[in-house]
Amino acid sequence: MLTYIDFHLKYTLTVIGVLSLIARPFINRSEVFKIAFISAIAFVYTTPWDNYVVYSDAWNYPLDRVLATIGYVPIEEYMFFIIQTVLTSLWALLCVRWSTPCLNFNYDKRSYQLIRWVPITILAIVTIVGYKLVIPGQGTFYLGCILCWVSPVIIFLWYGAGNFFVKKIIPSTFAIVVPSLYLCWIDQLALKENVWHINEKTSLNIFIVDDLPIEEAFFFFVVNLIIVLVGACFDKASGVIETYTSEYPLRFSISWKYVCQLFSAFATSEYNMPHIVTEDIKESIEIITVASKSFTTASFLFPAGIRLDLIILYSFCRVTDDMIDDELDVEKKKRKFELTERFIKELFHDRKSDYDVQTKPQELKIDWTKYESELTDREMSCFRALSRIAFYLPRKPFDELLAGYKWDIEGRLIRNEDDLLLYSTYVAGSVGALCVYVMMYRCDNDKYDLVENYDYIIEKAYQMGRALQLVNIARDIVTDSETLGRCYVPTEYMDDEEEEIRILCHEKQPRSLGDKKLKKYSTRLIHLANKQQLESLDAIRCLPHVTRGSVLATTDIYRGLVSAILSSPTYPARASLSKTKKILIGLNSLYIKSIQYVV
Ligand SMILES: CC(C)=CCC/C(C)=C/CC/C(C)=C/CC/C(C)=C/[C@@H]1[C@@H](COP(=O)(O)OP(=O)(O)O)[C@]1(C)CC/C=C(\C)CC/C=C(\C)CCC=C(C)C
Repeated sequence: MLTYIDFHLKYTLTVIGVLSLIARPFINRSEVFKIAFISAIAFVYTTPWDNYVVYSDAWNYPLDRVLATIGYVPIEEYMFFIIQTVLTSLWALLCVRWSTPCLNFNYDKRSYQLIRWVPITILAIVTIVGYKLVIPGQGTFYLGCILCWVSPVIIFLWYGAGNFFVKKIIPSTFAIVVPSLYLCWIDQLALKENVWHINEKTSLNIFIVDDLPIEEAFFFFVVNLIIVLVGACFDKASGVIETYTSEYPLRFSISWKYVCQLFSAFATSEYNMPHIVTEDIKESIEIITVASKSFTTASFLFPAGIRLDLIILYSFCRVTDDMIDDELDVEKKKRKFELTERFIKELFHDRKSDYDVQTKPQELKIDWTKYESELTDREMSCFRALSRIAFYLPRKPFDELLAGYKWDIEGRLIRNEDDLLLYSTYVAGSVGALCVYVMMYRCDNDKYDLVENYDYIIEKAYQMGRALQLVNIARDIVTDSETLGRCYVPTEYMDDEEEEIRILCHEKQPRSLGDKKLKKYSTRLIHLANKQQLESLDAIRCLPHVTRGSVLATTDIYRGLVSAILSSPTYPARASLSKTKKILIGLNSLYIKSIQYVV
């Protein structure tokens, strides 16, 4: 005999267990808050309704199938309110987390109002019809109860997040339909086993499949719609806050002030916000998508707020690096470099020390006209996007990045490993440090306040950055020479320094060094990279929980290049990994390797 508690143990709690394991790397404090909040509201809102429906005899439970009853409802049914919320929320998280929230904003006022008000008007009518159908003892009773119970909630949620939901209609539909079908299936099993019984007198007696009344299927569908919609409300509100940091300056915390900010962001119509902010972000996303498959793949593993700022940072680094590498006109290159230097000076003019940061966004007084005349639209987008998040970033790593670019402009040679490590500190260690600031600021944990004593983590982030840069150099010996006439292999590694520099930097014929030599250099560089990486790995446990697996996966995906270089019999022109391999490495790091840093 199947009891109600057996039903939960067998069919609902096990699924929640499996979904929790799959969603574990993506669950941060705001996700926990979101699920707890929806569960609490679901419990409070459903309790009187469910009691009324059971009291009206629309359904009932044989006494031998339940543990105990509170009011008219068994305790397992109260559990169900929370269980369905958690189950669908976890599934929805896995379906909808993959897009950057601001890409789902609708800035067109006309379509926004249509999408908002047409469904709201229909739902208002449905609410009235629902009330009319609630006649105890009649066949329409159960359906009427559902309609007038769910419609007002959907109206409220749709007002704030209907447009956001529509933009994500495919993953949202998937998030609703799959758990609804599953719940229908297990409901049918429970009905067959007589764990509960639907009263034929108060039901339409239309059956979707054997034993499953249409109201039951409709109930699961609309409740799941509400759960996914509440999730969309949270995601839209957090997305507005993370996109428009200066208008919404508070970071996540479980406080009344933050909840008010969340509500205000929920009620905001995106078309009232400056569109250019999202346009700049779109440009940044396009830059990273084209420039680096590894970082694009890795970016999806981070929570939306961190992902967004890492992408902004990446695209700023990418366009400034390209200004130095791709600009053929030397004068123009120098002018652009000076302009970047000036931008960094302006951005950080009020910082008291190298790593001084601000905790609240400040109004910037940047005269953009002088940049507009020299920079392309794309570069301008990246500069503007960075300027919006620069308040919580320190100045020093940007100075170092510039020092690295200067090194390239001057064509300075790398003489020995000290030079190589210094250069890597400039162009990549600095990036590692900045990534840590992004993760700390956006990690939604007030514990990680931005103070200056992150010495250990920052030092290790520099080291991790250096490790990746060394891999990058080991991979690009041929392309750096052929396309840029540059060599980052320390000259002390070379048998005939002058001759090899001539081949690499002037003749740009790296292949004439021969595979053996190219492989020898790349292997030495990889050894150095391994040492740097091994020493930095342990600091991952000092990062915010939700970023540990993602950082490990990011660095492992990039370091996947090492095996691609080493396993090739000849020196590959530009070693790369297939998408499948990147995904497999990412999943392994995220779920398995990261366990040591999580516990
Ligand atoms: C997930 C994500 C979106 C991360 C973005 C990270 C980021 C901001 C990278 C900036 C990259 C960039 C263009 C820098 C300019 C200088 C340069 C070229 C550096 C080399 C990067 C390679 O980029 P590229 O576009 O060439 O990539 P492809 O090879 O074409 O795929 C570098 C190798 C530097 C990369 C360094 C980092 C990402 C830092 C890593 C360190 C951490 C994440 C900190 C870890 C913390 C601890 C405590 C260990």
